[in-house]
Amino acid sequence: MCVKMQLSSPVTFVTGNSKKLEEVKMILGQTIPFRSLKLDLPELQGEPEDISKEKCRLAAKQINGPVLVEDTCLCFNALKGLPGPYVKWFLQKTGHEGLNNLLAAYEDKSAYALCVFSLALGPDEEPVTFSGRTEGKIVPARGPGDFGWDPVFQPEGYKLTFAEMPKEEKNKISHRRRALDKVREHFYDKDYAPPL
Ligand SMILES: O=c1[nH]c(=O)c2ncn([C@@H]3O[C@H](COP(=O)(O)OP(=O)(O)OP(=O)(O)O)[C@@H](O)[C@H]3O)c2[nH]1
Ligand SMILES: [Mg+2]
Repeated sequence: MCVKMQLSSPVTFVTGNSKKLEEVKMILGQTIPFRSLKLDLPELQGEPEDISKEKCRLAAKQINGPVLVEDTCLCFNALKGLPGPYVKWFLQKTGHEGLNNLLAAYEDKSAYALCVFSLALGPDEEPVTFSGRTEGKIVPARGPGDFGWDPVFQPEGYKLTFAEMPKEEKNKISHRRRALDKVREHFYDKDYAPPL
């Protein structure tokens, strides 16, 4: 007989970023039992998967239960993937114009957005990762500036930047959506029993 693994509590999505949380809520809806906690966890330097996994380990220790975290990168092909996981600091210090200026010396303006979710069912569990990627290019800022680098990222095959698109459109094709489809699939495959 196959015994389902039971979640000790709903999965806590830990992030310090309210815009991420908004999108995660819109994309996941009621599909997995989750709640959120606003915590700005310290981040390792290195490869996106390792950063996300380490953030997850820290979160699982703090929550002492199932946690989900994500780390988002904006990677410029001309710069071999940089600024990548460090885009937050480039954006904070140099703004949208600074991100464009990083590519001024290159013809190739192509870029991709990458989201790596990590899930751990508890502090002693090894995190599992789920990645989603959306290709595009870096353009001078267009559209509302309420979420990160959305105004300078124009996804491939679209005339609008992420910021100019209605949220529902972004959420159909975004790095975050693609990664969360895999998270959802994982929950479907594992068929965890809901918390009591
Ligand atoms: O325009 C955007 N569209 C997006 O879809 C998106 N997702 C993340 N970001 C930004 O990229 C950096 C990632 O850094 P990041 O993953 O460490 O996030 P964070 O520190 O804000 O939150 P968290 O680590 O507590 O979850 C931060 O500046 C985020 O604001 C985005 N910007
Ligand atoms: Mg962060």
